[in-house]
Amino acid sequence: MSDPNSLPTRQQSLAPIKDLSALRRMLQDLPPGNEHAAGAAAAREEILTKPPGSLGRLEEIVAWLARWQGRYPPVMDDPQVCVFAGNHGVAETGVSAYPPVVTEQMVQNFERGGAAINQLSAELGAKVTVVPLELARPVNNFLHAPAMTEGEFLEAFQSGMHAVRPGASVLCPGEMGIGNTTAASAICFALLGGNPADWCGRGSGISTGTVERKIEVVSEAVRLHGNAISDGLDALRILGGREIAAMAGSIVAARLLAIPVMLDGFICSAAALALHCSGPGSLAHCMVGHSSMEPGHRRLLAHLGLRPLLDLDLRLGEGTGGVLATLLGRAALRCHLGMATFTEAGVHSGIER
Ligand SMILES: O=C(O)c1ccc[n+]([C@@H]2O[C@H](COP(=O)([O-])O)[C@@H](O)[C@H]2O)c1
Ligand SMILES: Cc1cc2nc[nH]c2cc1C
Repeated sequence: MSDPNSLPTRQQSLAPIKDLSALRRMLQDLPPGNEHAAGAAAAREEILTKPPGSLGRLEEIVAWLARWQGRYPPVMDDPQVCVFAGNHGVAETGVSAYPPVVTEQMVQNFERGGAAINQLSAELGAKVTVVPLELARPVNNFLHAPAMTEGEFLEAFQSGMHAVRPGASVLCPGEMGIGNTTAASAICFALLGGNPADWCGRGSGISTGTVERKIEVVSEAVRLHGNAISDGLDALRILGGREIAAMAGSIVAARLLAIPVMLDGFICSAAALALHCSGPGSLAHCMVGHSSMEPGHRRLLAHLGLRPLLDLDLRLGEGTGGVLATLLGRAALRCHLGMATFTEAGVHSGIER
């Protein structure tokens, strides 16, 4: 069993990040998981009253919790949901089915407890932290200028870091931002290439004609900025938004604080992709909650080599898919902690062991 006192401290994670180079260095030097704790979880799975491995990915979830919390047994008593909200200049090009004012209106809905994420979080017993990021000042339309300056980007990224509560058992990052599937598509096209149409879907429910416009916008964005993008953080700053940068910051802070992360849908995974492209290994503490209906999501997850836990045709965002998968995590941990061993139950442990 590892010593919880050896976990990273709050101070380490909250040290201000001076510039993009410092952040790039930080992504090369993230703490490893605790293999001892993961091994202890795997060892107990072997002696529980079931054929070895028969709880499938539930067993994987328990080992993941132990590895990245750095403790055995792992806990699930205090999950945190963070919903980051931001507005996008590119929304003025008519790429969403809704006006940007809906971002702010939904923030109020989150704060009053009226959104889907509030209900699912209540089911999980998780607190919802709502983080609106300068909604009255959308990031630049990336068809005219980089979405954010370096200063704006680092501020948003660090807002995401500071939102993470030390001691949370799992982090579920989520987002709200009218126009942000276009930003996520542009990030994916810039970093992974292929055809711009591969990365563009119906987002909040746009028509086929609007999808065509979205494809042109994404294609033009990468034509304009492609030369200025040399890694994931560049793509996040130039094509992303404050809520996408903040999600990335929350994922990094969670790693520093020994908190496993359950990723959500397409936009959340685009934030994760940017980290992966700037720091291979920086997503080792993440599982993917679900595969979104947004067609680029599956393609993106295949590139990351991450297999989603659920496939429920969700396309909402807010962290909903991550929270649903974390509910499965709670069920997995209950089995792990509550089941009898073969010896305790007096059950024959098999003739082919
Ligand atoms: O998480 C997803 O995979 C997802 C897929 C489609 C839409 N969304 C949500 O819809 C909003 C963006 O849609 P749009 O059409 O305005 O780009 C934003 O608030 C997201 O949370 C989220
Ligand atoms: C109403 C609404 C709720 C959302 N939640 C996340 N994205 C959203 C987009 C819309 C339009």
